[in-house]
This record gives sequence, structure tokens and C-alpha cells, in this order.
Amino acid sequence: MKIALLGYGRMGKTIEEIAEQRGHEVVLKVSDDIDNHELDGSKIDVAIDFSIPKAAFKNITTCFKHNIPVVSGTTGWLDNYEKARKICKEEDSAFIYASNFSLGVNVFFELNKKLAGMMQGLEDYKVDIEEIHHTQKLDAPSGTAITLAQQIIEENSKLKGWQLDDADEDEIPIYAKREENVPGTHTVTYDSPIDSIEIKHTAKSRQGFALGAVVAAEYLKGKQGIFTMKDVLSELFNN
Ligand SMILES: NC(=O)C1=CN([C@@H]2O[C@H](COP(=O)(O)OP(=O)(O)OC[C@H]3O[C@@H](n4cnc5c(N)ncnc54)[C@H](OP(=O)(O)O)[C@@H]3O)[C@@H](O)[C@H]2O)C=CC1
Ligand SMILES: O=C(O)C1=N[C@H](C(=O)O)C[C@H](O)C1
Repeated sequence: MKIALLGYGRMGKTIEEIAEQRGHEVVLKVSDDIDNHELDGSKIDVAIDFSIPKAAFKNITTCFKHNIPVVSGTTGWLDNYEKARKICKEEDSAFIYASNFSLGVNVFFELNKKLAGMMQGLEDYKVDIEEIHHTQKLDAPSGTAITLAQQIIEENSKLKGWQLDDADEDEIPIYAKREENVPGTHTVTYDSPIDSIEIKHTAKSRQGFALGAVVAAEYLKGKQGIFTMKDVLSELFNN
């Protein structure tokens, strides 16, 4: 597969490593305005975007307009997600966005949904989310933490939203901490006066995120439409 990397930072470099190990070729690396680069859909099978929040939407939609499917892991741009989906459909392209591509976190997402469903009637427990990342992270809270919060809200009609730090009774507080060299740690805690229940995912490196993104690109090649990591993993599990 011929891959274009949109964003050649911590994740872009890790993805390059894993993609080449899996026999793919990185044919383009973009670290500035995508308009500075020639995009030839006949020479690029998939673009993988791990750039910055303010560039992701333009990167993704420009690729759609050049008939290049996109796997995007960039977080902090989701206010434009629906617009990106619309353009993908208009251009008959293909798209996967995931706040977290790692297999372990996608298992954690399923665990989170299940636990949220079990806890919804237990009103003595108050839920919160903590995420810890490296000090270079531009956005807060993490996209993964937002996904976790959205999953809990879908399972609990008494919860209406989430807030960074202090939250109202009907909101989930998300605490975002920044520490040197932390790839990504997420903890969901249900706390009551009697006891506390928590589930936690700790990434040890960026390998899991990068492998998941490359596997998603392999899944997306040659397809049309909008998919999720759930589609990718169901194909993986069914094989
Ligand atoms: N979904 C997932 O599984 C994961 C998602 N992420 C997300 O991926 C994103 C990138 O993370 P990370 O690699 O650590 O960040 P980095 O800052 O290391 O890399 C981002 C890169 O994007 C470059 N860049 C700046 N402007 C543009 C542009 N217009 N087009 C393309 N690239 C550009 C930056 O260049 P310069 O430094 O010169 O500005 C930088 O090299 C973040 O949003 C993060 O949250 C991270 C890990 C996993
Ligand atoms: O910026 C990071 O590093 C990460 N960002 C993603 C997020 O915002 O959830 C995924 C992972 O936690 C690492």
C-alpha cells in the first residue's frame, strides 16, 4: 500500500516504522499546509492523518477531493466531524476517524460501555474520568476521554454532558493531567461513600496507536464510505 503521512511527528514517525515493517511504502510526508503538496490519487492508496487540531479538517477533506481515502487519529477537531463526513460522501471517498486506534483501548471502550450500563441505576456512585498525557499534547481533555464520557452518557439518562475539571451534578468531570513522557493513561472511576470502582488503560508506548492506524488503513484501502474502529476490529476478530 502507498501511504501519505499527514503529520510527521511522534505518531507519524511511529506509523512510518510499523507501515514499512508491514511491507507498505510511505510516498509522501506532510508537515505544513497541505496546499503546498501535490496530491495524486493514483499514487496514494490511503492518507493517514496524525497532525494538529487546526489542520486536520483541511487535510482530511482535501484528500477526499483528490479521491484519497483517509484514516485520521488527530483529536481536538470534532466540531467539524459531521462536515467531514458530508464531504466524504459527496466525493464518494472513504474515512475512518478514531480518538484511539489501539486494540487495548478499543477493548477498554467496550468495558466502559458495559460498566456504565451496570452502574446507571446505582445513584450513590459518582463517575469521573482522569487522563494523563505527555506535556507536548495540544488539546485537553484527550479525544479518548471524550469518547469514554460520551459512552457513559449514552448509557445513563441522568448524565447530560461532561466538563473539564469542575462539573455540575448531571455532568461527568474529566481531569486532564500532563506529565513528561506519558503516552496515554485513562481511568474511569465510580466513587461512593462505601467503596470505589475503577477501570484503567495504560499505554506503554505509541506502538499500539500506530499499529491500529495502519491496520485501519489496510482495512480502508479500496472501500467507499465511513467506517469506525469497530468495523476494523470486527473484521480482525472474524478472521
Ligand atoms: N487516535 C489515536 O490513536 C491517537 C491520536 N493522537 C493524536 O494525533 C495527533 C498528533 O499527535 P502527535 O504525533 O503526538 O503530535 P506531534 O506534534 O508530534 O505531531 C504533529 C505533527 O503535525 C505537524 N503539522 C503541523 N501543521 C501541519 C499541517 N498543516 N499538516 C500536517 N502536519 C502538520 C507538526 O509539525 P510542526 O511540529 O512543525 O508544527 C507535527 O510534526 C494529536 O491530535 C493527538 O491527540 C495521538 C496518538 C494516538
Ligand atoms: O496526544 C496523544 O499522545 C494521544 N492522543 C489521543 C487522545 O487525545 O485521546 C490518543 C492517545 O491517548 C494519545
